Amino acid sequence: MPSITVKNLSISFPLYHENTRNLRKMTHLFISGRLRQDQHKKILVQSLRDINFTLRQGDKVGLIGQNGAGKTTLLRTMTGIYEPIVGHIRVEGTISTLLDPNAGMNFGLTGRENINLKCSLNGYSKQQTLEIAESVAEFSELGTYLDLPVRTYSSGMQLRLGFGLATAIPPQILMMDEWFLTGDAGFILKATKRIENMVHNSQILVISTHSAETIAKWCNRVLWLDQGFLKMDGTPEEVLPVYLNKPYEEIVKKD
Ligand SMILES: Nc1ncnc2c1ncn2[C@@H]1O[C@H](COP(=O)(O)OP(=O)(O)OP(=O)(O)O)[C@@H](O)[C@H]1O
Repeated sequence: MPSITVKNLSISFPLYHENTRNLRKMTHLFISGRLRQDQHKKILVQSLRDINFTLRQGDKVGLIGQNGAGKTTLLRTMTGIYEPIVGHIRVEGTISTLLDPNAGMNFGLTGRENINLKCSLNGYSKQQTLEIAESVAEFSELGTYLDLPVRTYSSGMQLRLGFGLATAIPPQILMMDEWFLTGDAGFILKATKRIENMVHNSQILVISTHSAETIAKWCNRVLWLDQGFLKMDGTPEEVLPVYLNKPYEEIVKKD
């Protein structure tokens, strides 16, 4: 059964900047713990601080918090992009990410070659690869462009290929950033349907979002990050009213 366990996780980034002298004067950031100095006097930004939670089958989680709260860092650490130095993460199950549509894309290869490459890296059979290629071709509407190098595509075409490929097979665990759902109106409509299919078929969902509507629609649990700390973990009905400071009925009310 898929699960994610996060224990005592802290993530910090070293700041390389000519103005670190000025940063050292920003005592409030040091007092709040957002910045700290290591033993080599290097300034570190504390992005996540002592995070603990477990996600199990059926958890559809909305990650919320102000800008800079640590949502993207947490998603990237759970997907293995960042390696934790303090604490650890254990992920059981197949994971798929909708974080960056171009992730893993080789721009020198054609769209079709990229599809075949991804399928072979994931160990899919010839038949599965053909089905995935068909589904991506249908979604992306790239036609003959699918046999041209990706570097010749417009950014919209790249988005359709990357998105179509990333959403071709529902994973056990789905991680996504809400800005994945940006693009022209026609694309969003098509993309939303495809994502909804993935969301419903995934066993664990984690979505970083600023939208209460998305949470009300897709999530049964909310993790609220605040300045790198996990401030609250509960159902949308419990967390959203505290986070937004208004009654839940008002938050989910349709105009
Ligand atoms: N590569 C990096 N180098 C230095 N600092 C970083 C890096 N990535 C993130 N940070 C810092 O870590 C903190 C958390 O950033 P993160 O992007 O995780 O926040 P977020 O909640 O996703 O914000 P947003 O809603 O604006 O996307 C911020 O203070 C940010 O400046």
